Amino acid sequence: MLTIGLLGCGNIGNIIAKNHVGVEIVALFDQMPERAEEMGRLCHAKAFGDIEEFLSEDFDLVVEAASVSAAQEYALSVLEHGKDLVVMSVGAFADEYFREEVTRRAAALGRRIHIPSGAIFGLDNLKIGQISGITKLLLRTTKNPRSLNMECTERMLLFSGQANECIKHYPKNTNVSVALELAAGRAVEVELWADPDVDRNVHEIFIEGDFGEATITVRNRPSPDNPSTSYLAALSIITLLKNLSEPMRIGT
Ligand SMILES: NC(=O)C1=CN([C@@H]2O[C@H](COP(=O)(O)OP(=O)(O)OC[C@H]3O[C@@H](n4cnc5c(N)ncnc54)[C@H](O)[C@@H]3O)[C@@H](O)[C@H]2O)C=CC1
Ligand SMILES: O=C([O-])CC(=O)C(=O)O
Repeated sequence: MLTIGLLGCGNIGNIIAKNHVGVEIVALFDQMPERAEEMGRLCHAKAFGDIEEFLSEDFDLVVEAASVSAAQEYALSVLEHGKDLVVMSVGAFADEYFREEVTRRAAALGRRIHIPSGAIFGLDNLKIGQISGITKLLLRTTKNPRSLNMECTERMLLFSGQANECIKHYPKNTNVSVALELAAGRAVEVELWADPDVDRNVHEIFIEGDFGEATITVRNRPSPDNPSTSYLAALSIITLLKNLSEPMRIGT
């Protein structure tokens, strides 16, 4: 069975720990050591307070569910320790230089980096953008102000512009925009709205290209323990892990 080390023992980490399928969690690391220790008791895995010791433990891949800055800080080190990497905080790869450096290193070391679909649907066929023209790609994200850690009394546009700029300001809320960008191989326009009248994390995706047009609306339930993060994101990573060792791959 595939063995994993969990980097980040917060909301998604806990959902993975309670619901994982087809993988064994053997090691845990969090910048808040008590979180790793508590999860260690839950899933009988070893908690580490030191990243070097965590990465030196014997397991197959690191599942990052921590933060954009954690992914940036540890991605290369994970690969150097001979482990594959699953990155939830895909916003880390908005920086093209960093993305190329990590990709080059992974190729040289024969390692793989997996990016789950996260809190959206449609990432699979959006990859056709790598071989066929996409003329429009817009993500409109709307969340309750609570999910954005702010307060407002009416619908309000917080950001309009490119994904790689948006993620710098909202690293806990717009990773999906960077996932879209990586899949399509082109820039993504983003609108981020706060709306006190919505109780879902809503992602509307508008796509036009040689294939025709598509509109995708995902109305996500926020995770009970972290309303910024949609529950779908945790389901997505658990499913990715389950599928890693299955012989048949489904979806583009
Ligand atoms: N790709 C996607 O579609 C989505 C990505 N995300 C991202 O997934 C990540 C995890 O989300 P949640 O579990 O809901 O967040 P969370 O805040 O509930 O948990 C994150 C955990 O990671 C730990 N952590 C943060 N930075 C760290 C560091 N530098 N070193 C070690 N530990 C660190 C925190 O102490 C916390 O325990 C976030 O970056 C979030 O933005 C969330 C939703 C969708
Ligand atoms: O969970 C969501 O709805 C999206 C999210 O936070 C992100 O992309 O960072």
